[in-house]
Amino acid sequence: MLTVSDALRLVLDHASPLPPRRVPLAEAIGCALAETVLADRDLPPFDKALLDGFAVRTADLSGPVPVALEVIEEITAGRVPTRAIGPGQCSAIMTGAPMPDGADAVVMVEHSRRDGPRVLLCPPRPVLPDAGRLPRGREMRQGDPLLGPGTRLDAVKLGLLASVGWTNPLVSPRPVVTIASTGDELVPPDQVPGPGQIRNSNATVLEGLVRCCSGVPEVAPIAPDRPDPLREVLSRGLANDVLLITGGVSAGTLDLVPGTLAELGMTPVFHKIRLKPGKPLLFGVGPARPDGRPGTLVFGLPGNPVSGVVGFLLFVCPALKVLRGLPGAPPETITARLAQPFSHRGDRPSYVPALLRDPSPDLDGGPVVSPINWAGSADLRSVALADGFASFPAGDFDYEAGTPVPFLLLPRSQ
Ligand SMILES: Nc1nc2c(c(=O)[nH]1)N[C@H]1C(S)=C(S)[C@@H](COP(=O)(O)OP(=O)(O)OC[C@H]3O[C@@H](n4cnc5c(N)ncnc54)[C@H](O)[C@@H]3O)O[C@H]1N2
Ligand code: MOO
Repeated sequence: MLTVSDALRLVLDHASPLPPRRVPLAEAIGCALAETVLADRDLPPFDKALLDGFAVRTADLSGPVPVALEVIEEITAGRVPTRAIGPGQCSAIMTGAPMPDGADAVVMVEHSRRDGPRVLLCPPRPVLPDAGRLPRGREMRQGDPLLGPGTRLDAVKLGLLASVGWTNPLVSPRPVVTIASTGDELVPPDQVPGPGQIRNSNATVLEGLVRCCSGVPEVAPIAPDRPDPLREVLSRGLANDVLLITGGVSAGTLDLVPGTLAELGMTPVFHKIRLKPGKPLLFGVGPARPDGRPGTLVFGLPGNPVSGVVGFLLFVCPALKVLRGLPGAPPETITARLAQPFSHRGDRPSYVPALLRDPSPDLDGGPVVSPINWAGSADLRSVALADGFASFPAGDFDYEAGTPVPFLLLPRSQ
């Protein structure tokens, strides 16, 4: 059976960045830039006052304080100075306003006293040229490259784009992800399950995880275990960038998903991984789409809720990154030390829900991990309490407290 790393390599081999598109700034958060953004002007666009106070010639302030100067105008932000400062003169000036010609510093208003048309300046220290003033182009020069392709746009970077009028950046768009839950036993979360039924929790978990990975989720109606309605739901999902299906991928008589996908033209890449939970995971690529976009990446996640979470973190999230124009890499793990002895038994590498605790001085000061005594692949309750998954290799091993183990963090919304 395929290893996790081989399976991930196959997934990444079949994923490529979505064709870039221009989007309004407000929609670009979390997207990767697909172009170089250039400064459209110098910033600041003029020598700018950094303080509310008086624009002065420092040559006038070389003697003892207070110094009396004539105030020749008031320059507020958004106005343009009309008069140059000569010897013995100054202008009242506000933060963000352009410096008048002749002035080379600003004395803050707190160090002044008005005296009719004059002002008495009493700075506590000598005022040096450039004090309280930012020269034109200090932040950027027109034509400077500011951000390059592959840069992930966050709130601050979007603000930078706004400041240079780059209002429709070319980005790798967010992948649109269909979430299709299958199973006769499922009812929507707001319904009371009848005999033999359970609520559909997978769609909600996956919808949240897709959003955490900057995808756009589209939740399909629950597909019963019958060929026609299942085919209908899956075929619609093959129009989007990614199709996530939960349930119906193992060996049961009603596990119709792999066959139905094959009928719809999906090329299977792998089915089953040496992994617990998540063994029956299916991955394939849908037929090329009519508009020339590459085939949909199809993930048949096992129906057990925790298997779906693990499969998503290990394979779907890295694939979404590639589609979004970011580097494809295994999910990040940190190393944490076991807080207590732990025994792992099994022939598959396992991801066990666990709590992460603050660094412990007893264990070299690094983070500490406590596996949860969980009930297996359907136990969403334990995972809801966990910070992530501690990973253990296949085999029967007894680990001592303090053993370092890789820890896969669950994404948290901030
Ligand atoms: N003979 C074998 N049986 C099973 C194997 C196997 O290799 N051979 N693999 C087991 C493993 S491991 C897993 S994981 C499950 C996965 O099965 P399926 O992907 O076919 O999923 P289902 O059978 O449809 O459901 C499994 C389980 O999960 C519940 N479920 C399904 N969908 C949802 C949902 N949307 N929300 C909440 N819970 C859901 C479902 O009711 C089942 O209890 O197969 C093992 N069997
Ligand atoms: O691999 Mo299954 O996902 O153990 O429950």
